[in-house]
Amino acid sequence: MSNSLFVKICGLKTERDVDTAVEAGADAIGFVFSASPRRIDAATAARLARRVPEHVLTVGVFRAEPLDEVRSVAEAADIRAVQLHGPEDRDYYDDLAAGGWTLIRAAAFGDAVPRCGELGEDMLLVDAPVPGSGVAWDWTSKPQVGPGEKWLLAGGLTPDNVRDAVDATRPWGVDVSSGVERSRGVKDPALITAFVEAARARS
Ligand SMILES: O=C(O)c1ccccc1NCC(=O)[C@H](O)[C@H](O)COP(=O)(O)O
Repeated sequence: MSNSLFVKICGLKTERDVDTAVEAGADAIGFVFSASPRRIDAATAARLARRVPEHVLTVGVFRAEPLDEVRSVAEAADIRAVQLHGPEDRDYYDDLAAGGWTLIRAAAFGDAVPRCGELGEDMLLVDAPVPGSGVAWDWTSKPQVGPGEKWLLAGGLTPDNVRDAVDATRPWGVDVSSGVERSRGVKDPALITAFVEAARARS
């Protein structure tokens, strides 16, 4: 991982898009295993993950799946991190932490954004209410995330708005899916590259 802003590109489904994200300098890539136009199966993710160098984090994205299912998909896909969008509790997080996965907790922006680490998570993703929708929340209202916390800004980011969003909120990292797609579920390599560059551009 680089020392600059952490950048995660989510919802990758093809070798071309994985290679593009890695070459562009992404720190993490996400594979979606829940209902979504971006959903892939564990075998496909395992094949894609084999292309990813050690310094890039492979993340499995889940929404309110049973713990056994998450564990077995994450093992089969050979991914290193798990991102959770459901109402999972501390025991659920503890179980996955014991399995060695890096944990990303997703929370919708709102009045009660949790503190990073409350459930043992390594990173907090502050997202729009509907994940993967491409809809932005009001970044100018700044979420109540403590300084120095490992939190990722997500929700409606694009190559055109990511720099302003970072300047407004000063997150530890950013995450994008819809904003690097040419149509829903279909990534655009040029947008992936443009997003990583824009996210890290000096303001
Ligand atoms: O991407 C999805 O379809 C999805 C489905 C179910 C749970 C999570 C999902 N995505 C999670 C992500 O990490 C997205 O990158 C994040 O929500 C930002 O999405 P977008 O607003 O489209 O950039």
